[in-house]
Order: sequence, then C-alpha cells, then structure tokens
Amino acid sequence: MRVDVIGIFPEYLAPLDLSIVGRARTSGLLDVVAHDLRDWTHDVHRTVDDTPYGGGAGMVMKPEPWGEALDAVLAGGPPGARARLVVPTPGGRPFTQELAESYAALPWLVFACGRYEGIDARVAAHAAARAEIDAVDEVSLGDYVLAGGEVAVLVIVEAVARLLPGVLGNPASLTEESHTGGLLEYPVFTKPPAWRGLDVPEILRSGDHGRIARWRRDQALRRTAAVRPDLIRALDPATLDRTDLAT
Ligand SMILES: Nc1c(O)cccc1[N+](=O)[O-]
Repeated sequence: MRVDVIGIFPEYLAPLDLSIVGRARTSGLLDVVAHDLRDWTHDVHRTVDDTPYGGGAGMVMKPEPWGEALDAVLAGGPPGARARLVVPTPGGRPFTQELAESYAALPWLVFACGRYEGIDARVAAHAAARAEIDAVDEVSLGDYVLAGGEVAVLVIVEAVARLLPGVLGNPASLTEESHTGGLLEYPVFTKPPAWRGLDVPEILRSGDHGRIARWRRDQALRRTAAVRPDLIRALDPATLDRTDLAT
C-alpha cells in the first residue's frame, strides 16, 4: 500500500517510522511519503492561508497550493491505481474499524491535512471530479477539536497498516480485538495467578476451552452492554446465539 500525506507539518509524521508501521515500511508492505504543502507556494512567505470570505475568525487554507500539490502527488502514484483522498476533519463521517478494514484493501491513500479553519471547500470538490481519485472521504476521529489533521493521520495509518497482510506476526490476534465482530474485547490476564489479593478468574486456568470461549463472549457482551450499548443495538441478531443474552 502507498500512502501520501500532504500538510504543513510533515515532521508530525515521524512516529510512522516506529513500531508496527515502521516495520511495515521497512519490509516494503507499506510506503509512506510525507509532502510539505509549502513546496507548492510561490511567494517569499510561502503563504498557504488567507482570510475567509464572508468574514469570521481564523484563516482558511488557500486552494492553489493544494491544487498544485495534488497535481504533483497524483502524478507519482502506483501505476494504474486510483487514490482515495482522505481529509481528516471534525465534520467528517466517523472513522471506524470497518472503515479501516475497507482502507486496508485499497492500493493508495492520499491524506490532506488541514489546519487553521480548514481547507477551501473547492479543493475537495475539484478532487472528487479527478480521474486519478476514486473518492474523497472526509473522516473524523471524534467530536473534539484538534489543531489539524496530522494527528488523525497517525491514528488512521496505524489502524490500517496493522490490517495489511504480513504486517502482524500473528494474524490470529486480529480476530479477537475490540470492534472485531462488533463487540468490545473481553478482559485479559497473565501470570502471576494472584496479585495484590486479586486472582485470575478460575475458569481461565481450567483448560476447558469451550467454557473459556463462552466466558469470554459473555464478558465481551457484558462489557459492550455496559460501555457501548449502541454497539449492542447495532449487532445483527443472527450473530447472537440463544445463550448470549440469556443471562
Ligand atoms: N477533530 C478533528 C479536527 O478538529 C481537525 C482535524 C481532524 C479531526 N478529526 O479527525 O477528528
């Protein structure tokens, strides 16, 4: 997978050299290229923003540098691939594990990191009509205000990279995680069996794998019902067997 990130703080992406994402890049499973938007400015101050039409506080990112940056980046992607342009923004649709899984199946993501009050709306509108782009996704991590999209790119790239085949040493660890199958994950324990007066649940040391699996599912359902009842309501009833909600 190829990932291009355009913004005014390319150094923000340094953490993508570390850990799982760093190993994915070293192994060639993931190619991440950071671009400085100011490379496509032409004035001495390398201006990327201006006052908003209609008035109001703050500044808006100018369309010209973005247009030229996308021209250049889209000319250099994987041969024959179309890009998904992802714009992290508080007004976007929620970024979820399901969306991460859909991104992991794509050949090329291009991220546009907005700052200030955002990017001139014509940039996304023009991009959506480009042949090199299959879709423009405005995506939000949550209902809070950040200074820009770079932090969201770190989150999205990690969530996607770990889903790429060959990135995680043990793919089985992907099957029992929070949000896989629509539930939060069950509580986990390791040695020692007793710690500061707290014991590991006996069932987990029973060796009865059938009972352990049922206990874990029950715990996942209870935790999800308590913390994220919205996820329970969203579950497909067909995925719940008769015993799931009996207790
Ligand atoms: N919330 C927010 C923001 O305020 C600015 C850029 C991106 C996001 N976000 O993805 O959630």
